[in-house]
Amino acid sequence: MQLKNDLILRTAKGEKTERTPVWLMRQAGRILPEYRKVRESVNGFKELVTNPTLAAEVTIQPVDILGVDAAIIFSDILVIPEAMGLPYEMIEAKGPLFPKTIQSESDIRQLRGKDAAADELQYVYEAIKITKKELDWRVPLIGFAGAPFTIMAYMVDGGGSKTFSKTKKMLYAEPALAHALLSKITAATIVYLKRQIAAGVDMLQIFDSWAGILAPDVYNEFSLKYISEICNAINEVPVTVFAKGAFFARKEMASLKCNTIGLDWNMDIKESRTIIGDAKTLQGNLDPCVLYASFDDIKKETQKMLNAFGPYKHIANLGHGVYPDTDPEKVKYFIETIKEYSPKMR
Ligand SMILES: Cc1c2[nH]c(c1CCC(=O)O)Cc1[nH]c(c(CCC(=O)O)c1C)Cc1[nH]c(c(CCC(=O)O)c1C)Cc1[nH]c(c(C)c1CCC(=O)O)C2
Repeated sequence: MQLKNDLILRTAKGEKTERTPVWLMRQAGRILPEYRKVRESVNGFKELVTNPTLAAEVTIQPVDILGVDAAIIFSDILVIPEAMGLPYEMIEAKGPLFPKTIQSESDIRQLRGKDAAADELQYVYEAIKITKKELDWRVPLIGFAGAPFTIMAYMVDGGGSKTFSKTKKMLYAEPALAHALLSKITAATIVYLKRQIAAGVDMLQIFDSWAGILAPDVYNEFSLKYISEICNAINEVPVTVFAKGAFFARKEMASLKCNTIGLDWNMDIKESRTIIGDAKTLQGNLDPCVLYASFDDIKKETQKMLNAFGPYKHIANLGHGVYPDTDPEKVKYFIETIKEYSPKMR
């Protein structure tokens, strides 16, 4: 069987396509009333994540309702630390919390190794299989993981933070400990992503959500090095690297063995193309807050973005996840604008 709509895969591989493909980071969940209905039928976020049938259902909702060109598997980057032995809680209206954190070498030693950790995530592979079946070759399915540094930040600080000062302290005060933890996360992530591929995902995205808190040389040593290891290990499907706030690392990111680099809205599009060069596909980068504007302004800003990227080697998206209180009609208008306008740019 062949995918009916493989625009995003062809674009990731650098091929010239008939229009620009589009999807939204955090499209599964958050904005749709249809998601909230399923969410309210279970006892909390984690129950939804670990229920393959329901996870598949909310994965497919944005394809049916919004008309995006790809699905992204409903899961979370935090399933990896949990599989390694640090369970998380998702506190309503607050976010993730890790009751147990990593502070010492013995904490790291006690974490599960790569294969045992990946074995814990059968519910993700099962959700991928069900999703693939139910998508019935309509659009590709994106798998994902957090970048090792972003995962480390949650494992050491124990939850969201403005500064992640415990994590940064470890980088500066105990670099060997930080590298030991990052190596262990990286090894587990590679096995996890390979199993996602075996279960059926068509492409992968690495989310480095906290890249922006590091100085450039520190970023290279503690984050990019491990992202690079992941990229080098994955040959089966196209890979996207999205490092939020890492404008300073765009030049180095151009040397990653990945197909696509995600831009956030702080990164000037033309400048990014100049820095990164022509080899990579770029993804992004409308400010999610533009979707609070009027329909007319959404159209104007979306067309401006498309013009700046140009017709090829661009996967349209927001510059970070869609905000929870965004009107789904505005999201649909963003998507329709791309579908209507981008063919005319060819
Ligand atoms: C940092 C990060 C996390 N999770 C993720 C990241 C990286 C992307 C980014 O930077 O936004 C990635 C993620 N989380 C979720 C997905 C599903 C697929 C998608 O729609 O993109 C993906 C790709 C579901 C989720 N993950 C979470 C929800 C909301 C939970 C709910 O329904 O109550 C969803 C749908 C919870 C979550 N998970 C996380 C936080 C901080 C929170 C709480 C706040 C929030 O909503 O973002 C950690």
